[in-house]
Amino acid sequence: MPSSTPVIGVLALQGDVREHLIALAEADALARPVRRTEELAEVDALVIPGGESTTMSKLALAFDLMEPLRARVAAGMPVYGSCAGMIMLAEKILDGRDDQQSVGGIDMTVRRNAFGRQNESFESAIDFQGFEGEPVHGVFIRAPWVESVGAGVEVLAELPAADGAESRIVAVRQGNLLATSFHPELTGDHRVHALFVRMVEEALAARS
Ligand SMILES: NC(=O)CC[C@H](N)C(=O)O
Repeated sequence: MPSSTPVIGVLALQGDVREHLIALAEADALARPVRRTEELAEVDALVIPGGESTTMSKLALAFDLMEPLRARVAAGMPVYGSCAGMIMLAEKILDGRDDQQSVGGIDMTVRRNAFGRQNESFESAIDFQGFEGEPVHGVFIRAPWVESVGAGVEVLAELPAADGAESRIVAVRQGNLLATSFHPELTGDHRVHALFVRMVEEALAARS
């Protein structure tokens, strides 16, 4: 399976699949949609896009993808989740639907639709750990925040405290898993995707 240019799938059950395929291509990865277990088996890594995590959960179960996804994560496949994809990578979901399941893998608790009704969609400059130059332009759309993380989770970005509100964790990494509350695939700034491609290359190099 490993090749010199990593093949990165985008989970294409629901959500902004196309935008991630474009962002990955612009970050010099080979990207393709993944809908079936056979397609999952053929990729080196996966992006879980933004969208609606309750629907994604339902479709992953209906298409018998949930267990194969968990097995690949347990085997060390690199995965990047944005927004709904972050929720899919969380071990614990607050304000989820009762029957909602996640793939899990990151030792964190996320709260769905956490920023409240007045603030359903907003944009904010985000300092992202390790990035040179301009802050990341964070686009938040009915976004989750990370309520708490376990000891093995690295916090990569926080939304600064403002208007009496606390600062909130909005980007994390644990091993080969990366997640952001916001949507870098919508901005044309592909530094987060480039970081993920580097993580994938390092994971493949470590395995060979
Ligand atoms: N933009 C998004 O991905 C929104 C996430 C959505 N609110 C959910 O719970 O899945």
